[in-house]
Amino acid sequence: MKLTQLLSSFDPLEIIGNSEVEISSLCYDSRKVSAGAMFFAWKGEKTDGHLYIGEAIEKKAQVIVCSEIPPEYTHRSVTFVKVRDPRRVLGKVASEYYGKPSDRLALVGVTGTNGKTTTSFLIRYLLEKQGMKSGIIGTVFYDTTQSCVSSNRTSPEGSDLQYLLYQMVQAGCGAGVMEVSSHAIDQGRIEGTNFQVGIYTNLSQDHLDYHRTMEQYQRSKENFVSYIQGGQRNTGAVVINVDDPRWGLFAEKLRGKKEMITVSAEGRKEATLKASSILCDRFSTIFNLEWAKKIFKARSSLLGYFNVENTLLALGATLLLGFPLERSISLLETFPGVPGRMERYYSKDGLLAIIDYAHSEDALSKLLHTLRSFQPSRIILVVGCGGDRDRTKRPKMAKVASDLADIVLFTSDNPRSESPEQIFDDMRPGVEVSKKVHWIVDREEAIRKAIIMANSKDIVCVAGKGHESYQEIAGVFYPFNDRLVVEKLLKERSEYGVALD
Ligand SMILES: CC(=O)N[C@H]1[C@@H](OP(=O)(O)OP(=O)(O)OC[C@H]2O[C@@H](n3ccc(=O)[nH]c3=O)[C@H](O)[C@@H]2O)O[C@H](CO)[C@@H](O)[C@@H]1O[C@H](C)C(=O)N[C@@H](C)C(=O)N[C@H](CCC(=O)O)C(=O)O
Ligand SMILES: Nc1ncnc2c1ncn2[C@@H]1O[C@H](COP(=O)(O)OP(=O)(O)OP(=O)(O)O)[C@@H](O)[C@H]1O
Ligand SMILES: N[C@H](CCC[C@H](N)C(=O)O)C(=O)O
Ligand SMILES: [Mg+2]
Repeated sequence: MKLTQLLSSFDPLEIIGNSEVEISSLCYDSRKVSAGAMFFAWKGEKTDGHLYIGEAIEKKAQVIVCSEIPPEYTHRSVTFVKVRDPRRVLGKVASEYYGKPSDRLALVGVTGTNGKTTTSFLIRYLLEKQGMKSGIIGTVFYDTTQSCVSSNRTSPEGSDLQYLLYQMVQAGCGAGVMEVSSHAIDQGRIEGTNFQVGIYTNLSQDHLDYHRTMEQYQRSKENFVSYIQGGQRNTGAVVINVDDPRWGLFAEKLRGKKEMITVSAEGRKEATLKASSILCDRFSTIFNLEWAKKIFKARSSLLGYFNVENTLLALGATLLLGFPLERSISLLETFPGVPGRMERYYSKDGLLAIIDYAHSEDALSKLLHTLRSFQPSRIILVVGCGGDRDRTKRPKMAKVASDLADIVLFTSDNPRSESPEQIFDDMRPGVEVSKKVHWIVDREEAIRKAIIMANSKDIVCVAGKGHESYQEIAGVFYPFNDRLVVEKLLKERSEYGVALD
């Protein structure tokens, strides 16, 4: 495609060189540049893409998009395009490059601190079961229905995102569901994407290493709502969880909006779709659903009160996309669940082990309250805090863990560049001294100890890593999968017996 064709998608500040050149690919990493590429350089957190413009030119990039044109290279037969924010421009250019794929899909974007993956999986299931082929992009994998790869980030960079959407269109999808992380909103990875429906789940503390304050974190969510409403299709339909105390912040932006569904798992009267009489046990969740003055009975395979919230949000999206509520409700019972979220494993003697992805204070608290309602003899929790991430959430997670579980085995969860002991030190202030806690750096050892000490009426809960298949330590990704480890240890428990304490 010619550069001139792409120029319509953004406003360049300056162009040096030929605009009639042919582009053969879009790229934001010099290490991956191939001849004819359009290379986007931006200042990141760790380094500055402008430093790699020379390398991109050596590899025969045809066009360089950047915020500062380096004079030392302008004599070359390369075209320079100066823009204010190259990263935001990447999404817009990529959308044009791939034929505006999001215009050809009913695309649902899900944002919020917790529940994005679960809500997205459920929406996709409900759409597919009602005949709408649908791709999914999020934390677990990017599945275009043509190809499925495990994801390295929840929301891909602009060019990768548009390519995935393009693949969905090529594969004949009518819809797509995408998790929209706060990083992606802030950095403009979603620019050029047309969402038919946007969902807001909730907001609680996370990612302060990146956003610095809750206000800035929250602003990213508000920006998503504004972005959706400014969409080219101008539908900007939204589903909002009104149980979240921060939802009121959006109220002003949403005033008078017709295409909005408000949901409440607490039966709030201001919600248009609400749940009441929730009964949750370790096998299923049943509740009443109220919509348009009618009451429906629902039975869902998703366990936990918080999952009623996710279910309402998913149903809201399917309603906005024109699917009948009763049919969607009838499908809830057969939903196979989400890898690594509230996943149940049983030992031969009946011990229940739950694997879950809770890695924030709110998620951990909701998870443990739900497990308590299953009335186990004790909750034995294995959990850790990620390295190179929000340090201030560590004592808070440790407090929730030690307050709400009976025994806690604190362990490692992707220490990344940090020392596991240092992470433990950040967690310690949150722990009540009287509590039964153990500090075990090796995650498998911690899980083993939990499974060995458990009685069959206890619940062992392994939190934080969910579907992840690695343990990241000092830049190395070691294979590690809670699900495989738990399965193996439950088997060992059956074979070698249980040490009762
Ligand atoms: C904080 C953050 O968003 N980081 C991502 C971001 O990094 P950055 O912009 O700071 O990039 P940088 O490493 O400083 O490099 C700047 C530029 O130089 C380029 N470069 C760099 C080196 C080189 O040799 N050549 C070169 O061209 C890079 O490709 C980049 O374009 O862009 C990089 C390239 O796309 C990503 O690899 C990196 O993700 C890192 C791995 C990451 O951990 N991100 C997490 C925090 C993240 O994005 N998480 C969210 C939220 C998850 C959730 O929902 O909980 C997500 O969407 O996944
Ligand atoms: N609506 C919710 N409110 C609070 N906690 C939730 C909610 N839904 C899920 N959780 C908890 O958060 C964990 C992560 O859920 P999920 O993967 O669906 O969220 P996410 O927003 O995609 O997270 P991430 O941003 O890390 O990808 C779950 O394992 C569960 O413990
Ligand atoms: N998307 C989140 C996932 C955290 C998962 C947890 N296992 C950890 O490594 O802290 C992040 O990158 O912050
Ligand atoms: Mg997710």
